[in-house]
Amino acid sequence: MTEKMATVTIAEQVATITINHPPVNALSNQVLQDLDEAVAQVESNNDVWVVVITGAGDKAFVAGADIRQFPNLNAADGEKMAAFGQQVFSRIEGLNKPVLAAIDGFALGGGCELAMACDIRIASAKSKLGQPEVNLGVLPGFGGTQRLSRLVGLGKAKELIYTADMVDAYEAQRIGLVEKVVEEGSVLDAAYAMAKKIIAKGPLAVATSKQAIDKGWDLPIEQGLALEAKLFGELCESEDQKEGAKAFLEKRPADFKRK
Ligand SMILES: C/C=C/C(=O)SCCNC(=O)CCNC(=O)[C@H](O)C(C)(C)COP(=O)(O)OP(=O)(O)OC[C@H]1O[C@@H](n2cnc3c(N)ncnc32)[C@H](O)[C@@H]1OP(=O)(O)O
Repeated sequence: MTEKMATVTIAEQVATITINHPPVNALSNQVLQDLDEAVAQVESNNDVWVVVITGAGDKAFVAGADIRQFPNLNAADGEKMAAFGQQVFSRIEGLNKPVLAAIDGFALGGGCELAMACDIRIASAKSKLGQPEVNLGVLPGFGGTQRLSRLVGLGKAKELIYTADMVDAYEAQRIGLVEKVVEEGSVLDAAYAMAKKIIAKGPLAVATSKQAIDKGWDLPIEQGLALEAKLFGELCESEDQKEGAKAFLEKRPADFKRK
């Protein structure tokens, strides 16, 4: 049995998906298959309330799709590869729980696209992010042309994609591509600290907030507000909502059950 290049470890309601494909965790078709299986594992596990995705080693989070696959690609294979990567990343984006990208090193091309499919990006100070696909005569194919502008705006997205420039972690934070920058070597600690904070909150409420934000993002405001009100009503029927209110009134921490 070949070693999986995306593995899952779970501790205290936090699942960590680690991509391990030395030297730079490049996303070959096999790595994407393994990543898809890892996502399926955490998707169906109700005891997982937060997911952290990271790359093994300290050189790269993920330095892109596996360029060694490129010389043999024809149009059909290229489209199939792009579509599969998009499918895996959209599955991550659609997870009914928060997903934190813990970036230590290069997050380039498909690696930056993977990070953008996560909800929140935490990067070590040495990290560099970018979409350098035009260096290779292609364009970002795992969602980068669609997600980058949603985070950094149209002009900056076009600048980064047209120039293939990398940005360091602080510049990435300044433009909205990364939410938090931490010292080298502490990115996983920072991700777990944020995960711990989130799992102390109502897990259904957090998952539903993600749904409202993501689904409402490109709706007309009236439809987004209607969705928010509907989801608020649904949460009022949950055991967690009763427990949350009761715990506040009894001045004690809530014991949420994701129900
Ligand atoms: C739909 C999605 C499309 C895409 O994602 S297209 C790919 C987008 N990504 C890139 O274009 C990044 C390409 N890589 C680089 O620019 C550089 O590398 C780095 C900045 C990441 C690191 O540079 P340095 O520190 O000088 O190392 P090094 O010698 O270039 O690379 C170390 C080894 O890693 C291999 N490698 C790097 N990136 C990839 C990749 N994306 N796919 C496959 N292999 C890669 C190299 O070839 C080399 O290998 P060896 O030591 O055997 O010569």
